[in-house]
This record gives sequence, C-alpha cells and structure tokens, in this order.
Amino acid sequence: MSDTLARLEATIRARRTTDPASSYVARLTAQGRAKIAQKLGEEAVETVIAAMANDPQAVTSEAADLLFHLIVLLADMGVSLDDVCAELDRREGVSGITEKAARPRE
Ligand SMILES: N=c1c2ncn([C@@H]3O[C@H](COP(=O)(O)OP(=O)(O)OP(=O)(O)O)[C@@H](O)[C@H]3O)c2ncn1[C@@H]1O[C@H](COP(=O)(O)O)[C@@H](O)[C@H]1O
Repeated sequence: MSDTLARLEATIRARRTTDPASSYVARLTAQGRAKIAQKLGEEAVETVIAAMANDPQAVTSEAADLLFHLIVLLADMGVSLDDVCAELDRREGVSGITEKAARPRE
C-alpha cells in the first residue's frame, strides 16, 4: 500500500514541471495552488456523496481521486508523504478524545 503512494508521489513530483499538454499533473500545477485546492475540495465532496449513497465502489474511485489530488497539493506545498506519516506516527496511540480534552482553552 505505501509503495503505491510512494510511487505515485515520485511520479507527481517528476511530472510537475513537464509539458501541460501531455500531463494532467503539470497542467493542474500550472493553474496554481488555488485550483489544486479547489480540485481537492471537489474530490472530497464527491467522496462524501458516494459514502452517503452507500456505494463502496464509487467511494473507492473517489477516494483514489482524493488521495491523488491531496498528493498533488502536498507536492506543491513542498510537504512529503513522509512528513505526513511522521505526524501520524507522533499521534499514534493518543486517543482523539484525550488529545482534544488536553487542548488549551481559548
Ligand atoms: N492517479 C492519477 C489520477 N487520478 C485522477 N486523475 C485525473 O484527475 C482529473 C480530474 O478528475 P475529474 O474526475 O475531476 O475530471 P474532470 O471532471 O474532467 O475535471 P475538470 O475538467 O472538471 O477539472 C482527470 O483528468 C483524471 O484523469 C489522475 N491523473 C493522473 N494520475 C497519476 O498521475 C500520473 C501522472 O499523470 P500525468 O501528469 O497526466 O502524466 C499517472 O500516470 C497516474 O499514475
């Protein structure tokens, strides 16, 4: 599983600066971060719609679109999947409920 994401991340990084006529990654990247973020948001909404329709096949497809566009955005931000995994590792074993309760009050 992580091999797939690592390969996809490497491909996306390599494609960012190629010809937008032949690469979707290059075309989207050239349109700017706001457009990448918009596409990510659209894919998130489409994933939610598929979930609410109780359609596992559609959720699988939309989740793939979502992960792909997330990695395009991360690449544009100079953030790696290793960075994200390190943050998840840091959180490992800490209940979300415990963590939220420990947050300083505003
Ligand atoms: N995994 C993907 C991937 N998933 C989705 N997409 C593209 O993401 C685009 C947006 O998806 P949508 O369903 O929203 O398409 P759309 O409705 O036509 O989009 P809009 O016109 O509304 O913006 C489509 O063109 C999909 O083909 C992907 N494009 C590329 N990859 C991977 O990235 C690699 C590099 O791709 P290129 O940069 O195109 O060479 C490929 O070899 C793949 O491994």
